[in-house]
Amino acid sequence: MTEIRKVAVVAGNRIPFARQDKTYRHASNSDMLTAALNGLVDRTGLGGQEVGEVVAGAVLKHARDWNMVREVVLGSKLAATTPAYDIQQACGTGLEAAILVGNKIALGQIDAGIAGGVDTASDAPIAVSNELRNVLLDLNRAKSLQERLKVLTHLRPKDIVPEIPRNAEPRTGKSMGDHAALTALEWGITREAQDELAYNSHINLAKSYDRGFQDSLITPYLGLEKDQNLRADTTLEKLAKLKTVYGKGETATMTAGNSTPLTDGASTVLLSTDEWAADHGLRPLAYLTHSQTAAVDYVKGAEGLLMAPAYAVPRMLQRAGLTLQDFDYYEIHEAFASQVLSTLKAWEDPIFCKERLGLDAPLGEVDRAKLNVNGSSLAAGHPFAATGGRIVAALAKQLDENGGGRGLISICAAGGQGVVAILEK
Ligand SMILES: CC(=O)CC(=O)SCCNC(=O)CCNC(=O)[C@H](O)C(C)(C)COP(=O)(O)OP(=O)(O)OC[C@H]1O[C@@H](n2cnc3c(N)ncnc32)[C@H](O)[C@@H]1OP(=O)(O)O
Repeated sequence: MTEIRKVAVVAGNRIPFARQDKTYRHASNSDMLTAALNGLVDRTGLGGQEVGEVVAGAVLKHARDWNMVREVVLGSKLAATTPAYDIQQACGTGLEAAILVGNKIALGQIDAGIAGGVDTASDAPIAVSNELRNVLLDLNRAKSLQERLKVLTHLRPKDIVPEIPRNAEPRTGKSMGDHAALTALEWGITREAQDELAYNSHINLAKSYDRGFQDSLITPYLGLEKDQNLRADTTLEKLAKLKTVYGKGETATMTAGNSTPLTDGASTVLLSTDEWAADHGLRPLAYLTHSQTAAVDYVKGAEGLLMAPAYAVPRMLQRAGLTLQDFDYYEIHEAFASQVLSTLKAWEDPIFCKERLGLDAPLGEVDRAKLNVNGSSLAAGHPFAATGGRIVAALAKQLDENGGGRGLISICAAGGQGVVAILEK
């Protein structure tokens, strides 16, 4: 039986996140992930070397990118003999990739691996209709000009209209924002509270740049040195003036300022055993010690789409023998300010904790001074699959800088899923 080994987070590297259709307008997922990966290789001196595996993914991917991560590795500074593959768990992809790599390290299957994620909202895949697809496939099968012409007679003008991807849940047709607005209403989350969370995200991210915290986490790309969405000059007054974009009438509270913007970007994280790190002249920043996933039935309306982390965290805490207050840092992905606040309120609510989580007492409050201390997705932006890597690397560095401690990561994902984890130093 293999002994379970400690999983160290050794380094992280990402490119600055860009607003949709701005600096990375012409960069593909592969371009961006390669840039993030090469930055990590340079930062850790791994040029020409092999690591156990590279595991990464993208939420929005072109059909031609069926083997994207392996292709990225082949075009990177890593040895071409490094195995690599794609995974996808919506916005949980980057964290799930780190968990997968970590589990293989823990089980002794690999000694080191790189997890990552990338997404472009600027270069989204455009699909063709099933009818056009069938005609194109039949054309390819046709053996003569006559057969080809016959196939073409089946094509109707409406069949050639392309299918542009929508930021919507396939089973409800509602956007993530519309779903979050319903949850915000259910939990009575105010506009002021959402704007305050958004404001803190920008201020905290700006401060982290000012104190050089991001220097060892980011490699400039295409001339961009900082996250393009960061608005260091934002104020509560400016946020309060923005018009609502989700929800209805008087009850609408969600704006472009307290929702994540559509974003392009990529991130990577290096994980390994202590021994591997030492052999490569590197040192652990923190350890990945626990993880958990959960899913909720949002389709029948039993729970809000983005509320799965509210279920995953207590399950993980129970297995880890910890309480919600046993953390020095909380990294709760800010898909929308209202979704973070709904989750926090649920954990404080005795009825939710008893009836939905089956707990005797509420999980209680999270100390807001420990929440997203270096900013999160509202300020940095949210290139879906890249968010997990951004958070893991930043939290590991924060724990290292702190000289120890424990951090909670919570990420909500499309499809009513949640991926959560604990880092410790
Ligand atoms: C996917 C998963 O698995 C799980 C998840 O994470 S769910 C989350 C998924 N992400 C999303 O759904 C993304 C949602 N976001 C969007 O679709 C769009 O960003 C949005 C509809 C919310 C806004 O789009 P938009 O209107 O084009 O935004 P944008 O033009 O940037 O901003 C509108 C205005 O607000 C202003 N603004 C935005 N943030 C501001 C701030 N912090 N301070 C001051 N002003 C701000 C902008 O300057 C702009 O003002 P002007 O009109 O005067 O130029």
